[in-house]
Parts: sequence; C-alpha cells; structure tokens
Amino acid sequence: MYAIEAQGIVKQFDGFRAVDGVDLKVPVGSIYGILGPNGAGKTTMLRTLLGIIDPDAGVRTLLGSDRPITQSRNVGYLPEERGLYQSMRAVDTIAFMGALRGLSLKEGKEKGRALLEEAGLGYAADRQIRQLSKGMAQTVQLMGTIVHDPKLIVLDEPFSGLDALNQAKLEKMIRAQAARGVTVIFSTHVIAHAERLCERIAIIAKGKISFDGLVSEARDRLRPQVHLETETLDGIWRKALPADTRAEGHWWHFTLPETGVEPLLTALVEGKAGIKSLSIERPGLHDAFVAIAGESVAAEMDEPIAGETL
Ligand SMILES: Nc1ncnc2c1ncn2[C@@H]1O[C@H](COP(=O)(O)OP(=O)(O)OP(=O)(O)O)[C@@H](O)[C@H]1O
Repeated sequence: MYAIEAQGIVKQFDGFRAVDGVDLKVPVGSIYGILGPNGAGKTTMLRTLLGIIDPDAGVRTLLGSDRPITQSRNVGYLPEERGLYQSMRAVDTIAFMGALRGLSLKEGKEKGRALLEEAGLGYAADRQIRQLSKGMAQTVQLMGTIVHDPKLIVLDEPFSGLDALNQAKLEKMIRAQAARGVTVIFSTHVIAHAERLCERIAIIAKGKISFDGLVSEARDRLRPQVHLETETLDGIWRKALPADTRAEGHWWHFTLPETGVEPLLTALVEGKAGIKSLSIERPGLHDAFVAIAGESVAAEMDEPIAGETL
C-alpha cells in the first residue's frame, strides 16, 4: 500500500528539466524524507505529486487517485513559502486553514485551541499573528496544516527557520502523526533531520533520484570502519589486518573485512597484539549520502550549525 506512487515524472520550465524522470514509492504510514541541495527539484516534485502542477510526462497516484488534486481534503501541505494574515488571531488562522480543506470553522476553532494548548501555546490563541515570534507563527501554520486530520502530510523544508526547541517539537509532532498511521513526507537539505526521523528517503540532485529506499539500506552500502589500538606494534597478528589499513602510532584504521570481526579478534588475541581499544563504527547517513550522490552534491547540503538541532 503506497500513499504516493510515481513513475517517470518529468517537469520542465522553458526546456529546463527541474524534475527529470523521477520514480518514487512512499509506503502508507511511513516518515519519508526527500533529501537534496537547493535547486535539486524537491519543491517542483512535491507540487507535481500533489497535483498543484501537472507533469510533462509520467504517471502518479496520490492516496490511490490518479487525479491528486481531488484528494486535497485528505492532504495537509506546508509550502516552502510561509505566509499568514498578520492581523488574524492564531486560533482563527488554524480554523481558516482547516476550512480551506473542508473542516467547519467551529470545529477548526475547537481543535485549534486544543492543538495550541497541547503545545503549551494556549496563551497565544487570541493573539494576532503579528504579535507572535517567527517560530510560533510557523508552528501555527503547521497546526493549520494538520487540523483537518489529513491522511497524508507534505512538508516542504519544515525545519528551516526554526530554532532547536521548535525543531524538536516539530520532530515530535511528525512522530506522533506517523504513530497514528498518517504518512508524512518532508523535504530537507539537512541530512541529520532525515537520519533521525525517516525510515525511508529519496536522494535527489539535478532533478534525478539517485536513491529511494530504507535509510538502513543506504547506510549498508558502506562497510563499517574499525579503529584498533594495540600495545605491540609488530607480530604475526599484523597479517590479519586488511591491506588498506592506515597506521597511526599504535592505532590501526581499516574497513571491516567481509569475514567479520571474529577471525580478526582471534588473530589479535592469539598473536598477543595486546588490544587496548577497539571500536566498530557503522557509517552514518552523511557518509552514505556522499557515496551515493557524490562529494560535490554533499558539499552543497547544509549541515546544521552546532547546537542548532538536538
Ligand atoms: N516556476 C518556475 N519557473 C522556472 N523555473 C523554475 C520554476 N520552479 C522551479 N524552477 C527551477 O527548477 C529548479 C528546481 O527548483 P525547486 O524549487 O524545485 O528546487 P528545490 O530542490 O526545492 O530547491 P529549494 O530548496 O532551493 O527550493 C531550479 O533550478 C528552479 O530555478
């Protein structure tokens, strides 16, 4: 069961292919991240999948329909350009956004107050948007995106512009929605966000998808790295180290051999290497991203500045 299925999607602007033959499958109930640098085609792809714009080629279904726009009441969409009416109160903003997706204004206001209370923002319900901080206003827009209980939530760069606290709240909200069976798809140019939240990701650059699958599958494309410290520097055990081992004083750094760690441990113990420390590091999504998309694309991705995210 897929919330979104797309095949061969192409979207051009004046002959320039912003989306260039994309295939994608987003399973129902998953948290799915679209990772790519600025200008990769993420927004265009999301807008095409949602039916806001039509592709020049390819087919897509959204919640089982091949006319995605007809599903708009079942979808919550947070566009990249944020914008709210400055003089509208927070609670009315949420209700108004719900009403655009078929929710009665009365229910929207009740739910809006409940959502604000839940987030510890009940005191701001009757304040105008202009009286809120940027992060709070963004949270209100997010609440307006989910107030009608959509089956599918699509968030375009939802973390940008939020401080660490609000990013953590957003992560919590995304997890809570997924726990209820809602499908959440979001775009980001920060690898760490996708690594923390997603079961599945698509990596996109220059309009093409170079990977679509489980985060663990992406990470498994690279072998774990071993860091070993020994008391002795020489002995028969050295023969057990792989050919590409990098030596650094008493340290040895190498890729875990296909045979695993046990034969290596046996050789080290029997050869009296004197193991002082040994760690096996599984590659993170960042390393996998570099391997899949290449150094130059990875360099275009923004990493969060220290302390920006939890
Ligand atoms: N309406 C449009 N007319 C012309 N070119 C467009 C239009 N929309 C997008 N593009 C171009 O298509 C490419 C992909 O843009 P898109 O906004 O989809 O990328 P993105 O991955 O979302 O990046 P960003 O995070 O910077 O928005 C860019 O080169 C952009 O300039």
